[in-house]
Amino acid sequence: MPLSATADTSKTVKLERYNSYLRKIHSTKVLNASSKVLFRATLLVALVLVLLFAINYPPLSDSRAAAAHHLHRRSFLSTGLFSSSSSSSSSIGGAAWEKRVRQSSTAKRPHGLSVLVTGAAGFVGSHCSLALRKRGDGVLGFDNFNDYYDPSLKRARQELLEKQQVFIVEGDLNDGPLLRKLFDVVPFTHILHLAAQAGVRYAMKNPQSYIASNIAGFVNLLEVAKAANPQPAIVWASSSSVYGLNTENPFSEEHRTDQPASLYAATKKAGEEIAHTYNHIYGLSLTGLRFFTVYGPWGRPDMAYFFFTKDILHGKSIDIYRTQDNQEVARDFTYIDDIVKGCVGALDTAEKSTGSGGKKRGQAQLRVYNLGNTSPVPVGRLVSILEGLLGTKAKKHLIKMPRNGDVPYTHANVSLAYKDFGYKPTTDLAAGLRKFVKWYVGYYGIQPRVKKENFHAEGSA
Ligand SMILES: O=C(O)[C@H]1O[C@H](OP(=O)(O)OP(=O)(O)OC[C@H]2O[C@@H](n3ccc(=O)[nH]c3=O)[C@H](O)[C@@H]2O)[C@H](O)[C@@H](O)[C@@H]1O
Repeated sequence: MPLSATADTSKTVKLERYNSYLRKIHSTKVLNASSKVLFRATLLVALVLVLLFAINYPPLSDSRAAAAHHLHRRSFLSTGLFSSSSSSSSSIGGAAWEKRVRQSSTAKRPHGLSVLVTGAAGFVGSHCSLALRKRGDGVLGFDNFNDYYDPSLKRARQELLEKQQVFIVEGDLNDGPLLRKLFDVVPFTHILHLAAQAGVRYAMKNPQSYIASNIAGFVNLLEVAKAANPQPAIVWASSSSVYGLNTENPFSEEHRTDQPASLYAATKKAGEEIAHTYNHIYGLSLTGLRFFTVYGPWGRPDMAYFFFTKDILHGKSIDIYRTQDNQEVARDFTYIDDIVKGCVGALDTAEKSTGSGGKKRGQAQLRVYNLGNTSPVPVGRLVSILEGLLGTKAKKHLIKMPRNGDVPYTHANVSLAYKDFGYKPTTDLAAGLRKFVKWYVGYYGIQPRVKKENFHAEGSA
């Protein structure tokens, strides 16, 4: 814009402001007398209203006031900054909220399950919720939308679920009253407990978050479940990391799990022991699933395959770990759809809990299963596959694996899961990564030197 035009505009604006100031003074004088009368009348009406309100609404007792505050705080959270269209219309505890909770949890097929999915806005949680909903089960999500990784990805998953009428209640596992409220409203048949503080290496940065979610949060959930009537059957996410320094291969459920290499692994192992206790004392049916490095579309940005993709596309160098004796590090990478089938299989074969209202009435089922792919792949090979799919060479930086909780190698024996619920992984790493990359470039709107035909060979993700 030319300079003279700016000067002219600012002069006009100043003149306008001055005129409006004069008009204001004039009108104030005229209105002064009448506004006094208006003010007195308003005061009188306000006094009458306060009196009427005091007669109809006596003061709240302390506990009611606290409850109201609690609900208000929560409803504020759920209608706050990140509110989605759905949460804003039904604050926690209100009639509209209860209706949504009930609708979401009600099965649409005869004898369908009613499942509370914790961590429903997470990677595995969102996929499982959609799969359960698709076959007509009732699904209520639960998630605290924390910012361990970009919460906008969790919000995008939430939108996906809402399109399928799956409602996610925003709350924390450690919020006992909120969880109890959910069980007051819905007689859940199952809990699929996937909410957790994930990530092996982050445990050195923020150890307390692992205790808060994976131990305190899990115990809180079990406390609520054991007291519920009926008690739900619980299927929950343990981890391949519980094998820690185990050297027997492939990892089988009978192998040692008392040598965790990270605090993360230790909290998952603790979860397995805690599960034993609640099964033993209260008759809760509990199934732990040891997931092996799950990957795929809508995955977790903190995992190597995800941030390698990002860094390769941005031309940033990536660290590829090697063991202390300079061997390749390998993982039994498992594709998300296989994991979903495993979770659903575990839910379908979970027996009912035997207790009710906090009392055990008989022996209940207690199970642990490996859910892996049964074919470990070196991290270097993972990177080559990504390079091929992205049409870009990675800047590889080979380094010794830092002593940060990582283990050199994982390999699942899944024969137990196969025997009990037909678990059979069918997606190899190349096929799974193709689906991941296709999703990634679409989701982030990237136009790199990606060979489009790379993605169409195997159908859509
Ligand atoms: O299976 C499991 O139990 C665990 O799988 C993953 O943990 P991890 O296998 O360590 O997965 P990534 O963090 O994605 O690492 C994959 C591989 O890449 C390697 N890596 C990681 C980061 C890096 O910069 N460079 C690198 O070579 C790791 O050593 C590992 O072998 C998840 O992050 C855990 O939450 C989960 O419980």
